[in-house]
Amino acid sequence: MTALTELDFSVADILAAFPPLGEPGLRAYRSRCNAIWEALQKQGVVVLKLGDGDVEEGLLRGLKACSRFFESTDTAKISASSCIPGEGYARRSGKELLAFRLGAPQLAGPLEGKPQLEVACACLNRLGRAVLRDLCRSAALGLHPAGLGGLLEDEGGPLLRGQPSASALRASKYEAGPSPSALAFAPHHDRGALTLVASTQAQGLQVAGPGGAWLDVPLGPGRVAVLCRYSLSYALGGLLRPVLHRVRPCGCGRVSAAYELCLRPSAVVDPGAVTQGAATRPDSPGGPCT
Ligand SMILES: O=C(O)CCC(=O)C(=O)O
Ligand SMILES: [Fe+2]
Repeated sequence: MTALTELDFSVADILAAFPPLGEPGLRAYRSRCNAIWEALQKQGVVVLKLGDGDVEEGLLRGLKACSRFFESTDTAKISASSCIPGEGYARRSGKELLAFRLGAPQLAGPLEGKPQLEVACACLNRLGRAVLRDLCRSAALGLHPAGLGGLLEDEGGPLLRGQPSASALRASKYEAGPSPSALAFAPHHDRGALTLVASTQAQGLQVAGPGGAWLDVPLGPGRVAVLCRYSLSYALGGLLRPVLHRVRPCGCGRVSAAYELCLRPSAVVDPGAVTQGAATRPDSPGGPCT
């Protein structure tokens, strides 16, 4: 049985620490950057074990706010629907959804738990940016972190300027019961750059392993799964691939929060320029010798 890579992870840029890191700290950081690259390249997913108490707490509160929202009355939920398709509250076959975007115009009614959802967005956004930064610093890519980070929107834009964020938090509550609708759990790839998934339930999310077998992604408190999506794959000229994933029915009314970290809509993505160094180094995974 293939084991998925699980890594201790904290969002701070330790290269910016003062006093500077010594050699052992640098070695550990290099190997973390390389491990993220390898996991995303081989498995399309890496599981982060959070080292930041504030991020863990923010996520837990966000997940609780999602659960409370799904347990609220139909009237409250319907008032959180939106006239824009894919936004706000919606029911789908076998699941309920709540899409939340920082800076987006108000939904039809007030959304209870909005402050907690904003914090969860901020936590997952920070995590996603930190993963892209470390990915750039992996030996395989050797890119300036702005190579990928510069394709994202200004982190402060949505709240400062009241612009809807390109990235969105999608909370899901899957139907419990003996024969839930298969459609709710169907295999799919995601668009955007990265998906960051948190759930208080350990089981449920699965990715297609290299041989096609479904592998369980261990979640639960203090863990976030990071999945590669289409636009990251495109920006890296296919050096990474989006991962096929699905949710396994667990009969427990699972609640998850998936944050879609997206490139800013006006980003000019030039895969050749982004990957030039990596693709032409003889020892690199996309290089001429492989
Ligand atoms: O609920 C999950 O664990 C994953 C959700 C997902 O794949 C998605 O929202 O794209
Ligand atoms: Fe997904």
